[in-house]
Amino acid sequence: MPANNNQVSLRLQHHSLWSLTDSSECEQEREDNVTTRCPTPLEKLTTDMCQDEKTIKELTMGRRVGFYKVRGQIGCGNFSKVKLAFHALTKDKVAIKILDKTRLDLQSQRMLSREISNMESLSHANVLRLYEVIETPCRLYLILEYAGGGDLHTKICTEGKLSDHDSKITFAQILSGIKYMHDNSIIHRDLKAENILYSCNACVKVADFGFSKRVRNRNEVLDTFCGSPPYAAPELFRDESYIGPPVDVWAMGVLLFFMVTGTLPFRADTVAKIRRCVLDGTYILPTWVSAPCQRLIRGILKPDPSERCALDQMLGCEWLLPVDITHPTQPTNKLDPLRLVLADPGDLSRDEQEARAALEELGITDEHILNNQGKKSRSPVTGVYRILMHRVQKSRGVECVPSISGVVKDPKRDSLRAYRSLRHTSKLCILS
Ligand SMILES: Nc1ncnc2c1ncn2[C@@H]1O[C@H](COP(=O)(O)OP(=O)(O)OP(=O)(O)O)[C@@H](O)[C@H]1O
Repeated sequence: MPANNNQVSLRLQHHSLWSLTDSSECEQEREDNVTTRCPTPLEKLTTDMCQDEKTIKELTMGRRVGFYKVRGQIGCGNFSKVKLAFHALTKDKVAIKILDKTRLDLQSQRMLSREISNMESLSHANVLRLYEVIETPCRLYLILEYAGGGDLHTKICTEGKLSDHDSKITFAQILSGIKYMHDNSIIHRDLKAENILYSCNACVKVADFGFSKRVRNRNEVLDTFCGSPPYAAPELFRDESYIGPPVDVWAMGVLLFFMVTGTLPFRADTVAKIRRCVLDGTYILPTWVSAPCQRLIRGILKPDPSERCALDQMLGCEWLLPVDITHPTQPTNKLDPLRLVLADPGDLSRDEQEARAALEELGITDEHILNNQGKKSRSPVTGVYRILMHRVQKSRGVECVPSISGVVKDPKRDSLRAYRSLRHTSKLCILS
């Protein structure tokens, strides 16, 4: 396939109204290929998108968006609808968050662009992935990893508190995801049970990056009140400015309390009353919560952010010691398919080589990749690549739910062992 024709086909996918004026080029492209060999899946799809009546109708009716076949609605937010969809080439399930741009004020637009730029830079088993962004004059489509297991809030509200075992497994994964985000300079600022989703295989995903913020350093001072009042740290109510990481840590303490007791530590029927509760800092931990878990919660819910337990300290705490926590992180450059073309083939990882072979099978060539460079997630090539890469990683067990390895015989010694394996050590926090 000549490079310029490929370019035309792929550029077409990101136009809202499918320009049929380009169909002569598609026709030419189809004729060239059909006479010589079988069209690749990509060629077949792009030709259908230009010529096949059914496909064109689906595109016009919104039953197809770019390379995705849209199915039923799975949720809705204040400004969005979320629908289930399938990638027409890879057949993978995805969630499409659809936003009506005309309803977004300046503030929401700013939040959305932060959500996109922060999400597209992250790749971790416990952070919901953004595969692709498609923009039309009126709409924005965020193509997200599908998390079919529901959210933690609904789970607890319908099934009750989690067992100590499930709390450990869930919290360890949230901790792993947040640590990865903080290590990559991103603060979530809206952690709550509603934003913790489960994938179909019970792997935990931190979602909703609308309030997230990229910081220049861990001590950068922030001044926007974000988040949900029951999860908001006292300094958010008290001070005009705050430091990012401890605010996420506090919300994790509220989350942990909610998981193990089924209730929120600071609850009231008005924001003013919640504020009072949080500033008073008093909460009642039921005595049946295990002592190591109580110590962790008390270490996190410290009114003074500088005294609050740090993430590394949580990783080494007694309550989590029996959990095998892995930190499957990906260098962020692996999110860009351009690496497949520009890197020395010997430098490509096994995952990258596998993803590259899968791309080739679909008919996506180096030329396609080069023609889409610089578009980050706003490219159908990046979308396919990220989906394939994620699939390869999952097949390698990257998303295995952590297991509880057994009884901890000597918490003090094992805790030190856990600390030794950490790259960043923090100042000591007394868990009283
Ligand atoms: N990737 C996903 N996989 C499965 N379901 C999802 C996914 N993303 C969102 N949902 C579902 O869709 C609902 C709406 O999500 P969305 O992010 O649009 O809004 P929200 O976070 O609930 O509200 P807000 O408008 O305050 O951001 C969620 O509550 C969740 O149930």
